[in-house]
Amino acid sequence: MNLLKDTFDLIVLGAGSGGLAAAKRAASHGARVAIVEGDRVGGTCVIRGCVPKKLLVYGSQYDEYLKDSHYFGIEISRSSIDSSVLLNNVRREVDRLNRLHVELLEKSGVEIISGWGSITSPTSISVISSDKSKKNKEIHARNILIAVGGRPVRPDIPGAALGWVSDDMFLQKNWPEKVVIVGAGFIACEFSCIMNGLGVEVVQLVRGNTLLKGFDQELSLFLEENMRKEGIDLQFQKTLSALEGCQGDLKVLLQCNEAIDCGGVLFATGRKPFLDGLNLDKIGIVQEAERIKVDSGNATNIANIFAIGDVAGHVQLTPVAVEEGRVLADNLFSGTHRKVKYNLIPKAVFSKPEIASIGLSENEALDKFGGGNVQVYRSKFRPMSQSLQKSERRCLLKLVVDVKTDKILGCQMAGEHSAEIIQMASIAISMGATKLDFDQTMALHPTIAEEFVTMR
Ligand SMILES: Cc1cc2nc3c(=O)[nH]c(=O)nc-3n(C[C@H](O)[C@H](O)[C@H](O)COP(=O)(O)OP(=O)(O)OC[C@H]3O[C@@H](n4cnc5c(N)ncnc54)[C@H](O)[C@@H]3O)c2cc1C
Ligand SMILES: NC(=O)c1ccc[n+]([C@@H]2O[C@H](COP(=O)([O-])OP(=O)(O)OC[C@H]3O[C@@H](n4cnc5c(N)ncnc54)[C@H](O)[C@@H]3O)[C@@H](O)[C@H]2O)c1
Repeated sequence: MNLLKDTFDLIVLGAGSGGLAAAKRAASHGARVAIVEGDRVGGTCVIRGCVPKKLLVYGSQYDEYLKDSHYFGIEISRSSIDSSVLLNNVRREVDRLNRLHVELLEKSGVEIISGWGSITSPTSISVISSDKSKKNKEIHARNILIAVGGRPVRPDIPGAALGWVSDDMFLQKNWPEKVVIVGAGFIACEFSCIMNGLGVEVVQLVRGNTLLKGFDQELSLFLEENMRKEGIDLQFQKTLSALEGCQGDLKVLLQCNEAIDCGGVLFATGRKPFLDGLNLDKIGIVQEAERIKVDSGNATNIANIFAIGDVAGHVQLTPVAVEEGRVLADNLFSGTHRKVKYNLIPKAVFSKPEIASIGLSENEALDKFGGGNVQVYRSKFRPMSQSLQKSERRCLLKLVVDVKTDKILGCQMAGEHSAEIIQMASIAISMGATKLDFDQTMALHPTIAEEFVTMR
């Protein structure tokens, strides 16, 4: 065993969204920082999440543009899709970003230690090298930050190992002609639309009655309707009982005694914190519902051990992990007393159509304030980009307003660029904008977003 001793101001476990942000911010304040990563620097978002997913979303939109191009005077004789090219290009971009994040850490003066970390005392970490040598290294710090993220979960059914989880989607050489996607959340809806756009036949199996629980119900129904129009075979109240066969030739068995043949199955059935090997029980770090329990300053029950991001929070989004990391580093090393603001977190699903929201949905506002106290403004129309081809595609915009104060409680949108538009609306809403503020804003014409300032 190679035992090396060193004392850092901060050791970060996990070089994903939260860990990278915390490590770089702490180093910028002059702290001596090490970051321990067992896999590739970049974490879920960069390597197997937001970034490669969004690139696939872009790729999945081209075929539709090409099919519509003759309305705009462009004749293309034939378009064919080879997803292996897209997948290779996406992997190349992920490699570039991985190298970039390593360089950024080095430039910030953060020491990168490759391997899987395990907490051996409140001030020490044992790192088992992830290469073949499996060497062990002991490092020491005044503060430890756990930012190890989560992993996808498969349902507990016979043959579950035959299915993919989202990580596997980015590793495929190509996709089969037909896939079954299980789940109704972010990943299920995004991948159903990606695959559908890339010409794969998609069956999406949902055990409940609705898509995207937690989103505005009208938006989720709008998405459901549009996904069906795009040709996705959405089936509600369908629960899997087993998977049989082999990769490329699978049989999905359902509890209702039906069976579906397909080439691949994606389990988009949620994620859970990755606590394996951290040694939390021995150290006495308290957990709650499989997450690390933290206070409002992201401290665990052990004063100098902190946790951020997916391993601790209930909101699994990159900007939340990043903000938690930066706030923590500022508070530890530059004497601030900042708090993360969780009340207004914008969310988007990069489905087709894209949907995005900030603040309260119509149903949440009605539950909270009661019927007479909430006014909902909505606009549903065919965007100009779809007019020459007379497409059936529509967009839907909603403003949820508090009648007493005129404050905008929520803003929702489905349709092209909705994530970009809601990001900008978030600034106004975070500043406490009223419906009158929106009404008194000069419109920018012709745009989709101008509807938000002209709704009556
Ligand atoms: C398919 C997919 C798409 C997504 N799309 C979006 C999106 O569009 N927008 C958005 O905001 N969010 C998205 N997310 C969620 C987002 O990726 C996560 O919320 C975010 O990455 C969480 O950051 P984190 O720092 O908590 O953990 P992670 O980014 O998961 O990083 C944790 C890191 O810790 C490492 N690690 C684990 N255990 C150890 C150990 N013992 N020692 C050393 N290292 C360890 C892991 O290898 C990993 O690199 C998506 C997620 C998925 C799966
Ligand atoms: N655009 C984005 O911001 C984005 C994209 C992808 C992921 N994410 C983040 O990653 C997290 C994880 O995504 P996700 O889609 O895996 O989780 P999710 O929690 O959004 O959805 C999980 C889905 O699986 C279903 N499910 C769970 N167990 C099941 C079972 N045994 N059988 C059938 N269905 C089952 C649930 O009912 C739910 O519909 C999200 O909560 C989100 O925070 C964000």
